[in-house]
Amino acid sequence: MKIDNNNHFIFSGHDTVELAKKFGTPLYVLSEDIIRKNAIKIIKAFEKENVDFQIIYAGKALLNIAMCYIIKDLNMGLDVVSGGELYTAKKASFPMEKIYFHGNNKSKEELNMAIDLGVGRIVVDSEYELELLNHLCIEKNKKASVLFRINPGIEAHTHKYIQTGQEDSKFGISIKQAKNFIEKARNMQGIIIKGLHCHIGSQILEEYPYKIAAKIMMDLIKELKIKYKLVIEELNLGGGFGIEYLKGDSCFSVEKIVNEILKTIQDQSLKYQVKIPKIIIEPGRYVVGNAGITLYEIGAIKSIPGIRKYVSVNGGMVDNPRTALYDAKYHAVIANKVNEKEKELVSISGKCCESGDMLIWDIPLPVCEPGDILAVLATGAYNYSMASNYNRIPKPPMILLKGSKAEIIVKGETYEDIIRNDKIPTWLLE
Ligand SMILES: Cc1ncc(COP(=O)(O)O)c(C=O)c1O
Ligand SMILES: N[C@@H](CCCC[NH3+])C(=O)O
Repeated sequence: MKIDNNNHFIFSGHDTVELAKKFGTPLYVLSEDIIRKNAIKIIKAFEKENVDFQIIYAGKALLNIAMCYIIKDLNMGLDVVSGGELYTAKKASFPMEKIYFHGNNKSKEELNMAIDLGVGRIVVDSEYELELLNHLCIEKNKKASVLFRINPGIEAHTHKYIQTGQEDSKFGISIKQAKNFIEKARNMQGIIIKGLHCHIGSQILEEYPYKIAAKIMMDLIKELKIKYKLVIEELNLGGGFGIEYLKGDSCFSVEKIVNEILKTIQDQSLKYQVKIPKIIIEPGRYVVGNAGITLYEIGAIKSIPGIRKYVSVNGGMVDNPRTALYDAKYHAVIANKVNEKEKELVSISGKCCESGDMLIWDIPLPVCEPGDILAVLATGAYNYSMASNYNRIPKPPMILLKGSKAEIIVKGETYEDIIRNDKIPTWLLE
């Protein structure tokens, strides 16, 4: 952790106390330099191996127009899961052929939008969607290039709510039904089968589940070749690479994981005599997670002797619902006292009318006082993208840092924004 002479916390070369003063709090702070470093780490890990590959950024982790520009500049693809994410990409002139459209219940309007815009791949999640997509394509006299999301039936060691590859899941086509499903799709006029997809979950810190998933998918690729002489050109193994939230969290080596996954695929391809498909992965959290922090101002402090000290900040579950939702753990520092000794164990609470509105339970910090700036670390992923207006609280602005530059990339909401779409029904005006 970097500290300047004023005892201030430095993030990506910037004094965070100065940032708070200049832009106000709460404030999402995002570092382009760190995003690029993370992305390049993954790209380099693949470049070292001799395979055809594509890295796709999972926009659900954090998407806005500036993010699309960075991802475009890095030559990565983009995974979108809704019309809103697709619209954002379009507005950022993101190359449509590099877009992968996911989702377990894409609407007719969203599929039409994807077909009309010419997105690169639609990742088909269900039989209902397959038929709908085929029908829409035939109507338009077009064809959609698709991957099938296969549920490999694997339980990854992560929070129950962010596991996605286990059999009992709303996502994907069960591995047991995959062959029949694909057989059906082969005969559809509007569908071009490009490949397979699976995603086993998020915040995964071990390579083992990826290796099993890769093996299961290669088995399926072999069976499809034998049974239908179908060649699978692309294998997308999803995202999920975990990051370090707390000091001492088990460390994740991208080089190691990429190497192990590819080794499994190479072994299977030799054994089964099938060509190695283009390998695609779609990390979100790994690209942006540690590239973001959130700055808050400390307000009310309540000490319950013998029980707990609550230190409230001017944000909370509205800008970061992960603690409330998944019991997520975060590290934080008092940005204006970063060199001071930890003196007390406190819990950081938000300002919503909700007991579960907590950001951190039990963290040792220097003495907290109203007006101090609290920096919560590693909030780049699934904070801004999952933020809400609960209690009609406006969403904070986001700034982007690059080198010594700092600019707003998402304006903070105002009270006017909060009421903008409200309407009074005619009968209440009579
Ligand atoms: C299909 C799919 N791809 C990619 C991701 C990105 O995951 P992560 O941010 O954990 O890398 C997710 C989220 O879990 C997902 O559902
Ligand atoms: N939103 C989750 C990750 C889920 C990713 C999408 N399948 C989180 O904050 O950890």
